[in-house]
Amino acid sequence: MAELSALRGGLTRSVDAPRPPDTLSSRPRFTEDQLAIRDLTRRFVRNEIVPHAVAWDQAEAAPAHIWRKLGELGLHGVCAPAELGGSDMGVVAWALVVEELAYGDCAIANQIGGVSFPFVAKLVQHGTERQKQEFLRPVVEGRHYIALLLSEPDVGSDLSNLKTRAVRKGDRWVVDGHKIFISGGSSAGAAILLASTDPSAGKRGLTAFLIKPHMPGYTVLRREKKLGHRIMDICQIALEGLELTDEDVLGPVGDGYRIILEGLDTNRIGVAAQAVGVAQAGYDQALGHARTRKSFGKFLIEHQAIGFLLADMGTRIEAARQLYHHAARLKEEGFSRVKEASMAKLFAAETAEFVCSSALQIFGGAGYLQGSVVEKLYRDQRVLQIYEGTNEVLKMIIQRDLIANGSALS
Ligand SMILES: CC(C)(COP(=O)(O)OP(=O)(O)OC[C@H]1O[C@@H](n2cnc3c(N)ncnc32)[C@H](O)[C@@H]1OP(=O)(O)O)[C@@H](O)C(=O)NCCC(=O)NCCSC(=O)CCS(=O)O
Repeated sequence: MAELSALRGGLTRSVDAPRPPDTLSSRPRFTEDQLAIRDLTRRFVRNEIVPHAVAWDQAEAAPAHIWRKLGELGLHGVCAPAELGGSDMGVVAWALVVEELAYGDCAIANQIGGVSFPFVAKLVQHGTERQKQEFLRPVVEGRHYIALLLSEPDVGSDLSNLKTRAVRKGDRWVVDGHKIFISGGSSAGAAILLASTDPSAGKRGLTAFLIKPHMPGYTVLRREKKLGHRIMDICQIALEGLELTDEDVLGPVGDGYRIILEGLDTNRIGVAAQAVGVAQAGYDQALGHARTRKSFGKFLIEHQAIGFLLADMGTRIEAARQLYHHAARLKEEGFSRVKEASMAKLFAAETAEFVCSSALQIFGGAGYLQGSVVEKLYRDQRVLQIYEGTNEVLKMIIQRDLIANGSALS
């Protein structure tokens, strides 16, 4: 009885509580620190990235000071511990930062947030003291970022079948292989490489290494031309006689596949946040246009076809945002919920495509022209359904979880 009246008291309080002045999604259960870093990132992005993003895309480069300023704001070290210069704010804060960055430019969000942050966490978890000082500190301080050398010409989704070999020669590991689709392949200051150290052991014969791009044996074969993310160097890399030592091994020999999959799991939450950021940018563009552009004597938004489309766009963005918030919270609370991260990325990436395509439709011909914001957003979002796990891989992971655990609620 006492419990029931306590519950009633709780219910009454929550019903009587003042309505939040902002939109639903801006007032969920965040700490003051999480909101502060989100708002700091938002101000920076709206002032210093949004006004220039289309021009940088056309020039296929962002100015160096942007990367430096992101470092000065501490955005590289959100997940890193204080003793290494980070702010140790956790996965939720990191994901909020990624969404804000993607609102300005998805490639920046992917480079700063998508690739580096979770691997900072990997380094914290598995790195030796030397590795943390040598590889982690410069990332946290914004002096460089990390590339991931995973995919190969014959192996993308089926990662465990990779062909790159690290062969033991005396006290060295000698690496030979070919890696493709490497974001930051020519500009990153450090990289995590996955290679086979024991082909007979399959998945359990894969090892993660920390390497420095531009060391002898690391050659950038070419910078790819691509649909979106044009400011980023996405490269093909040849590894020929690259020499590493035991000190460069990340985690135990033979444990690389698990370490990488665990990292990708976290990265997928980041990609979901990227998708929500891009979708929000497309939505804001479309809404602004629909409220100011007239056709047939009234504003576009007053036409039911457009108003309903915007309603659908906003609803899906909100749902995608809640999914990634949920996945990030589970991760932060120590539940490695692969299914929730996969669902968040799958749904959010499909939402980004729907929203950006709809935004372009609302702009009509003007949205199809090079130099329009929605044209860039439409191109940038497409890869979200491919990198860090294709939609098909994510469905496979979700299906496996459903087979193993049924429809257990998280
Ligand atoms: C398709 C896959 C999901 C297939 O995975 P597997 O069937 O080969 O893996 P398992 O046998 O299930 O697992 C192996 C091993 O790892 C452990 N594991 C698996 N997942 C996790 C996790 N999330 N956290 C912790 N541990 C995990 C699992 O328990 C097993 O351990 P034991 O053997 O039991 O000890 C997988 O291959 C996959 O996800 N493929 C997609 C790869 C991908 O996303 N590639 C993209 C590359 S990166 C990129 O695109 C960006 C590039 S950038 O921008 O430069």
